[in-house]
Amino acid sequence: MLFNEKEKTLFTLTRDDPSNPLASYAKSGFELDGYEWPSVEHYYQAMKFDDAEYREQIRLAAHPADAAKLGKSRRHQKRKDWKKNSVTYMTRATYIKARSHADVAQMLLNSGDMEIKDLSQYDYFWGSGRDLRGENAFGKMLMGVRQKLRKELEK
Ligand SMILES: Nc1nc(O)c(N)c(N[C@@H]2O[C@H](COP(=O)(O)O)[C@@H](O)[C@H]2O)n1
Repeated sequence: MLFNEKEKTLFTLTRDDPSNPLASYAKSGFELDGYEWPSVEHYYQAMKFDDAEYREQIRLAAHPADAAKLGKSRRHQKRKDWKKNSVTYMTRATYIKARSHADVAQMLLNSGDMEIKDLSQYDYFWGSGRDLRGENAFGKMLMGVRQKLRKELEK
């Protein structure tokens, strides 16, 4: 059946689902750049700013959603090179999280060659948007990290 075939080739999630270990909102802490980060989202949002004090405020946010809110502040200037580097920071944090949590790495590896799609309806960059025509940058990033983990296992 076509429906079943599709199920086997597509792995879906939303970036802001704290219950999914692969989401950036998952509370799986890791150490990076000399600090402990409670989630990928905390790290990603903090890296938007040069202001060390504000970064620290974001790092200490109680929930990934609070970190995301602080990251959207218009009262603090974002780094000028942010858009150019945002995917790199999301990738770096996700990779380190996977290397720090065997269950997260395993979950990603268990997705095999499935296409990974972030189904966030209101995000046409990280997600797929309402019409599924979004860039799915989060899903693509996860597939890239999966590839890297797989290569490391082959060594
Ligand atoms: N087009 C585009 N390029 C990037 O590199 C981005 N990071 C985004 N982000 C979009 O804007 C929303 C808030 O920005 P952050 O991702 O938190 O920097 C985000 O939800 C994306 O829709 N867009």
